[in-house]
Amino acid sequence: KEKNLPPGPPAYSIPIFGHLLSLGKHPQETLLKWCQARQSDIIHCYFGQRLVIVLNNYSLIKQAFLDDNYSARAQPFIFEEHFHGKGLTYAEGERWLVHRKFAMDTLKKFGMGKFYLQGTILSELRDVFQHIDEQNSTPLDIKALLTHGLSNIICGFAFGERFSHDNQEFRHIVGLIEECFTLGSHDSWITVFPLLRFVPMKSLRGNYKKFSKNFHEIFQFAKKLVQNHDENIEETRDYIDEYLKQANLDKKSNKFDSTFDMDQLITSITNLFIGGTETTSTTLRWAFIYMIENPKILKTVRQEIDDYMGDRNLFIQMEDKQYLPYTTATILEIQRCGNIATLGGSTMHRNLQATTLNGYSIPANSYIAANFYACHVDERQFPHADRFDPTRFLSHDLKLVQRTQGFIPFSIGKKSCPGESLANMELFLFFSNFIRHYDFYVVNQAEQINSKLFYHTSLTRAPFDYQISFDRRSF
Ligand code: HEM
Repeated sequence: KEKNLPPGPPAYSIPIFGHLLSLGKHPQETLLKWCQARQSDIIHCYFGQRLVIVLNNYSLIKQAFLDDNYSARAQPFIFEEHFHGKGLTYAEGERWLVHRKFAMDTLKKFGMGKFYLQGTILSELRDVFQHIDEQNSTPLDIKALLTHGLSNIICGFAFGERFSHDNQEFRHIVGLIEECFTLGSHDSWITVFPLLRFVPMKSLRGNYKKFSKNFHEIFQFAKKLVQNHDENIEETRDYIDEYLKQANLDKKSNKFDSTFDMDQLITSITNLFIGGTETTSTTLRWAFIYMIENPKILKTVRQEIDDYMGDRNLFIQMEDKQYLPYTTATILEIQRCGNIATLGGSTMHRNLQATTLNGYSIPANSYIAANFYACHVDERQFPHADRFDPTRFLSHDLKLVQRTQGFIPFSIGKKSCPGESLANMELFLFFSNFIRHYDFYVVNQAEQINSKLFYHTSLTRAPFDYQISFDRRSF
């Protein structure tokens, strides 16, 4: 027992399991309740034998995540086994610093955060619209279409190619990624007792086999595309070319400590590929739900867009964003309420050395769970947090978008999401153009779809699958 830990939770710790079995289906909500019960924004609990420090407000998360000591990643067994501490998400120390910088520089070089990238995004959107039009208003599950289109944008960066919606192999890979997000869970018993994976009973083994098989196939796919690249190419076209060029330079200069090896490349690409697809697609699926649930807000967004676009039958572009403050604020509110980042997957950190936070001791190698959900429903930052209200992100005259302190869907600090500017562009272009070009409605499931109940928590907090119909608007 460590001394001077933050308060413990109101739930009992069971030997070996710790508090895992009390976390329930939505750990982010349980942890918030535990903090409220202890009247403390910081508490400790145990996931199995592992000490977890839960941070439940913005200022604590900021304090911790701006400190390099907290920049290591929690390494649940299931991820450790596949990523081996390589890539971007699960790498640490010097390796992570070097490759994170390389990734940021390379993504920027190929357009991330720059307006010219919108051509690629809009051409994917055009393809998605074409498939929707072919459905002739028949209800469809938009998830696969969105994830496919958004994956293609990452594929352009990473592999220098895109895959048509008819490409069966790519559809299969995208399906595996989607599945991983529903299979993987923070509280899978395997993360606590890795030996359970050898047990024949599925109830104990959980989704381990399926999860592993999916990861393996995704890695093989990335590997195949890497092999199609030539390391001696002069002009680099994508992430892989750029990486092979750097690896070559290191080799020629006999850089003995170079970490630019094949495994690192494939793992980084897989991290970008997995990190950059389901996340944005899930946010957009939340967007439709919030718009259907809040028709007055949908009407205001559409009015703003229609007034601005007039009868121009064109795609809305990034240049138009500054004239669409209500639309932009609505996207932020969708992110705040949708709260897709949970405690599973890549969001838990680890502190390298023993330290103190808020006057409490934090032993070395604790898992640090930043509860983004708690930040986004914190009444101190977001009054009437349970209301869907885009105006909270607008100035008094409703003309300017203002980011509220405490709004951190992409996290904060050096480990924060490297895809933030890409995701922001994708969200704006997809959302605004969907509102402009389509009416949409849910027929059979309309009564079930209540944003406060209709979701599950695994690697992300995502709505359940639903069928939605689209009708083209005419101008
Ligand atoms: C709406 C979309 C997205 C959301 C809400 C989101 C959110 C997050 C969050 C919360 C983290 C964890 C940060 C931390 O540990 O402190 C993260 C990490 C990460 N994200 Fe995103 N993300 C999104 C889109 C993307 C995109 C488009 C890409 C690819 C370009 C991407 C790639 C990654 C990677 C590679 C990491 C791990 C970074 C590291 O550990 O150094 N994400 N993201």
